[in-house]
Amino acid sequence: MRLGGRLAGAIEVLADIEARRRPVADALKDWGLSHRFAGSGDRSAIGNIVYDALRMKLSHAWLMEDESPEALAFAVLLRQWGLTAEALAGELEGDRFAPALPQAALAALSTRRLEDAPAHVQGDIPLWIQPAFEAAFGDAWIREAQALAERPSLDLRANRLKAPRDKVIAALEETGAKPSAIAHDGIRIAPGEGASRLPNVTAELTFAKGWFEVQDEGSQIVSELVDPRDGDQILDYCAGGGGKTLALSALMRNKGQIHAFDADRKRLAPIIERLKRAGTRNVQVHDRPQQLKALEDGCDIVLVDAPCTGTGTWRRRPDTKWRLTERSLEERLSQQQDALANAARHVRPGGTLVYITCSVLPAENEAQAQAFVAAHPDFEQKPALPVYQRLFAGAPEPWAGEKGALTLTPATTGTDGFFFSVMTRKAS
Ligand SMILES: C[S@@+](CC[C@H](N)C(=O)[O-])C[C@H]1O[C@@H](n2cnc3c(N)ncnc32)[C@H](O)[C@@H]1O
Repeated sequence: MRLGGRLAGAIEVLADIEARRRPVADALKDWGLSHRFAGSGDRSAIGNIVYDALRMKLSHAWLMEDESPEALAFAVLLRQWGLTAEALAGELEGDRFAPALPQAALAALSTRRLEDAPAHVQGDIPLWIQPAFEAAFGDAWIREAQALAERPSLDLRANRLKAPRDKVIAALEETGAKPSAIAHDGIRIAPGEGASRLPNVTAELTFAKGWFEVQDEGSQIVSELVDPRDGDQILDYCAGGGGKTLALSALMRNKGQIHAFDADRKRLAPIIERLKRAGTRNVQVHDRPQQLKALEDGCDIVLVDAPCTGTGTWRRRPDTKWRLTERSLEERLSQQQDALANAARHVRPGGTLVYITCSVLPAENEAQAQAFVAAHPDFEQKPALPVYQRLFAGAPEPWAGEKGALTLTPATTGTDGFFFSVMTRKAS
């Protein structure tokens, strides 16, 4: 397929996402099924155009004065892939599958300037969420929002139970894998440009052997910030598929005990296979709240990696940025309060409650932590920055709030957005 056919494919997928408000991964999969002649390079190029378009949908539409899928797809090539209008016209000439050049939109793009656009358009975020970004990041909010519209790297975590980071990097040499900047076991594969494809690392034999996991560096950093000691008893109360459970198990070198629980059994199920592959021996998995009874008032650390809007992961899931509603935010807020209140019962006196989200919205972050300590006077917030500075001396620093909670972002730590806060239970 030449560029024209790929562009046409991306336009079809973008139209499908718009018309049926469906997740991007589903729309791309369906397109692939109904276009079996397209090779894997074509599919990934089309995927890149679609994801890039969704990341910067508002600013593309504003600059092109056109929000059609055609305008968005062309804007990707011109604004994100570095093609000039002339080079693009040359590439498409004589390609019978190429869509027509949107002449009016191209003319608009050549005269309009992003600095003249409304602020939320410059930041490529929904207007209703702008006040939350301003509250979170002050004058830096547009830069923070723009960084959430960039392509993310592919991050891996070397599993120190099986292989040290150097050994994993050597095994993945062809992928261009490098040590990541902050997390101690982190490995980074740069995002690549244009139509370039990220390697399918989960097809590697070394992955099957458990040498590494795919995990954003931000998720690795917050796992390290939990700062477990070898013999600790930890409850991972929202364990999901086990990303943080696995990281903690490796940090604890298979010592102590981690109890992994999730209210949703389906989400928890993949953890069994992952634990086996990773060689963990210090994790017990629970899928019924009754199974946690014996842990009440008994855990050194309880982790609440709470359900959230996922605004910190917009680079990877840009379609969710446009689907997020005030109502779904409200739902998440109430789930977070429930999870925190239920989880807290398992913290021993003198123990620690850790609250994490992959969101950057203050309502889900600082406000929840503060509301929790206000309602639970036996808990108090503890600054997390000193731990960060001890663990990652000299590394780029995240945002640190008044009460000492941390917010990692693509613009500060080069990771997904994550919120991390620690509350200690007073010793009785
Ligand atoms: C952000 S995800 C967890 C991701 C996981 N910790 C990881 O690192 O891969 C949040 C999880 O919280 C679970 N959850 C939501 N409400 C809960 C509750 N009240 N109690 C326990 N788990 C809950 C959801 O099922 C979901 O799997």
